[in-house]
Order: sequence, then C-alpha cells, then structure tokens
Amino acid sequence: MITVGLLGCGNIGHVIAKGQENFRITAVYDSVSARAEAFGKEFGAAPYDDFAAFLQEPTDIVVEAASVAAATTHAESILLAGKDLVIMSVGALADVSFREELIQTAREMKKKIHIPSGAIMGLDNIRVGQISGIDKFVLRTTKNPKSLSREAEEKTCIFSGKAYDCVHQYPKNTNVAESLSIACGRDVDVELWMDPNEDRNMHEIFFEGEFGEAYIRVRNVPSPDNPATSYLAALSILSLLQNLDNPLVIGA
Ligand SMILES: NC(=O)C1=CN([C@@H]2O[C@H](COP(=O)(O)OP(=O)(O)OC[C@H]3O[C@@H](n4cnc5c(N)ncnc54)[C@H](OP(=O)(O)O)[C@@H]3O)[C@@H](O)[C@H]2O)C=CC1
Ligand SMILES: O=C([O-])CC(=O)C(=O)O
Repeated sequence: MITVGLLGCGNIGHVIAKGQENFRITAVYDSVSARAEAFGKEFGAAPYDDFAAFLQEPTDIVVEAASVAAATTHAESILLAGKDLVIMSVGALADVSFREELIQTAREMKKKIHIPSGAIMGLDNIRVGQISGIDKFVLRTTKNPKSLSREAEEKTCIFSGKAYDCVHQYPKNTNVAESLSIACGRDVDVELWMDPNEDRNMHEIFFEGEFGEAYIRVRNVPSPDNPATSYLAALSILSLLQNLDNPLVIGA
C-alpha cells in the first residue's frame, strides 16, 4: 500500500481522500491546524502543525495541494526527506532556476516530481514540443468572474502575455499555463478571460508545429468547494495516485 502525506487539506485533498483505494493518506499538514485535525479525524490520518515532524512520518510520496507559496517553500525539503512529490500548484515551477534546482535535488535523491495533467487534457502528447518544432502555442482560459473572485458585466480579457508573467498576478489560475510550458518546452502565450455567461472553467489550447495542428477545448465543472479549481484537476491527481503502482502505463 502506497502511503501519502498530504500538504493542503482543502478541496483537492478531500476529493483524493474520498477516492483512496490502493493508497492511504497517513499524514496531513495545513497552514490552518484545525483543518488538518478535522481532516485527520475524518480520514484516519495523523495531523501535523509542524512541517518537519510531518516529513518524519514514513510516507512514500507527498502530495502538495495547497498553494504556489506552499510548493515554493516546501518542495525541496520534501525531496531531501527522501519522498517522491506531486505538485499541483505548478505555477511555483515558473521560476526556471528554482525548477532546475528542484530537478537536480530529485535526481540526487533518486526521487520523482510528478506534475498531474490537472485541469486539461492532452498534456502527455504536448511533450512532442520538446523534440520537434512549434510555430504557435496559445492557452486561452475563460472563467466565470466568481471563479476568479471578481465581478464583471461583460466578457473581459484580464491578462494577455506569457505564462511566466501570469503566475505573479494570478497564481491560482496559472498552473495549467505552467504545466503546458514545461511540457512543450517554451513559455506559452496565455489569455485569461472572465465571462459572466460562462458557468464552466474553460481551457482552450491552440497548438501548431511540425506534427500538424491541434485545438483542445475543455469545459470543466468548477469544484463546488472551490470554484477556481476545476473538478477535473482533483480527479486527475486521484487517477495519478491510483495508477502509481500499475504496471500498465497509459499515455506518452
Ligand atoms: N495543476 C492544475 O491544473 C491545477 C492546480 N490547482 C492548484 O491546486 C492547489 C490546491 O487547490 P484546492 O484544493 O482547490 O485549494 P483549496 O484552497 O481548497 O485548498 C488548499 C488548502 O491548502 C492550504 N494552504 C495554502 N497555503 C498553504 C501553506 N503554505 N501551507 C500549508 N497549507 C496551505 C489552504 O489554506 P488557506 O485556505 O488558509 O489558504 C487550504 O486549506 C491550488 O494551488 C490550486 O491553484 C488547482 C486546479 C488545477
Ligand atoms: O481550471 C483550473 O482548475 C485552474 C486553473 O485555471 C489553473 O490552475 O491554471
């Protein structure tokens, strides 16, 4: 049985806890210790309010499902503690030198850093961008203003630029852009829209290169407990965990 330490007892944490089958969450940590305690009581995991003590639990893998700040602060120490790592707050990896240091640490510790497909489809084959030419790569994200904790009367573009720059302004909405950038090997172009007539979290990917062209559109149901996070993102990490010990690997 794979044992999991969970960093962040929020929306995604609860979805994966409810889907435990071939893995078990045995230790949890959250910046709000009452939240970790309640989570621990509900799912039978040990709650921690001290991160160093949390790392001493003999878990195989730590799932970060908290925030870009949490991933930035804790990722290195998780790897140094000899644990594999799943990063949901992928925006933390926009800083190239931080990302390269983390990969180096993982290599030295013989550990893996997993980036789940998250709120999109097709991340696996987008890696072809690293081995063949790309002419165009644009991510257009459209959400209801409520999912962005904003208000708007009409469809409005609130960001247009590179993924790297988006992370500083919209850390909760840059994970997809950063996952795509890492997958295809370049800082992708991003448009972020809010639309009062859109009730889904929509991600459209326009990708052209030597292979041909692709248009991927995902219209995600927002998570009831956190409308900024698509339910697909939580399902994606659950699927990743359920397949960790599966000898049959699907996808690129
Ligand atoms: N890769 C992808 O495609 C996607 C990634 N995400 C990312 O996944 C992460 C989790 O999402 P979700 O579960 O919906 O978020 P929630 O806000 O529902 O849960 C996160 C929990 O982690 C806590 N937390 C935040 N920062 C820290 C910290 N530094 N140390 C310890 N605990 C912390 C939060 O506390 P508090 O409320 O006090 O901040 C909260 O309890 C987010 O960063 C989100 O942006 C989401 C969707 C798609
Ligand atoms: O759709 C989602 O779940 C979140 C999102 O935009 C992102 O993290 O980039």
